[in-house]
Amino acid sequence: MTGERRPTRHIVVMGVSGAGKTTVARGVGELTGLRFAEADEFHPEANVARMRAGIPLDDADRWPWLRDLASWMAARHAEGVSTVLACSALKRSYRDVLRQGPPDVEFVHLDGSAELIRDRMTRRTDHYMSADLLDSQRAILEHLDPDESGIVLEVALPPDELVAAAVARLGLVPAASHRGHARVGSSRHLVRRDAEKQGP
Ligand SMILES: Nc1ncnc2c1ncn2[C@@H]1O[C@H](COP(=O)(O)OP(=O)(O)OP(=O)(O)O)[C@@H](O)[C@H]1O
Ligand SMILES: O=C(O)[C@H](O)[C@@H](O)[C@H](O)[C@H](O)CO
Repeated sequence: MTGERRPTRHIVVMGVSGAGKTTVARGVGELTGLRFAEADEFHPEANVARMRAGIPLDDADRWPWLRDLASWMAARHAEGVSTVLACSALKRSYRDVLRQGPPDVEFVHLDGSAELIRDRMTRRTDHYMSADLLDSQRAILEHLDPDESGIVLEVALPPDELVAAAVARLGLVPAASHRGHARVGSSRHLVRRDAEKQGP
């Protein structure tokens, strides 16, 4: 085999529970054609049972889950498929595990007011994560370090603006069917930390 692998992009939309990771990651997938995955769906039953019971996961609960997610991204990379994953990725050490998957992982941190996020979680009725777990997630959250590839977006923005901002700031390419329709979020809401990447 002499052929080179196609370059791929691997985006992780991170943040505390209720920050809007699923909403934004799914939207980025729809706009760009990147393969979307929901990290919640990779949890073993025991983890889901803990969260349903209102018990925060600990590191030991999360390591195998994070390794599975890294493997999923690595497998897609091997197929030449770019991905967008909704995953809390709350600590630097968790993100380090995700970075062990494909060659590059870029993060979109949805960050903002605890009150706003709590309010959204309280209104959400179709999810096992209760708003009570938000404090435990905020307590361990570690923001992106300067050497980590990624951007921070403000959760108060509407979903379509967050999706458009993520796509624009990461330099992703909207799928052909969406070109000309993507709205680009205002740069005053954005912190760009890694400008050199190009989408496949
Ligand atoms: N930018 C937004 N503006 C208004 N409502 C939003 C926004 N983003 C998400 N929501 C709503 O807030 C709730 C939480 O969003 P979502 O499920 O995407 O968050 P999450 O980070 O994936 O949560 P979890 O980690 O618990 O799965 C949902 O009801 C969703 O419809
Ligand atoms: O790190 C964690 O504690 C878990 O990932 C949770 O955050 C959930 O998976 C998710 O955010 C809830 O939907």
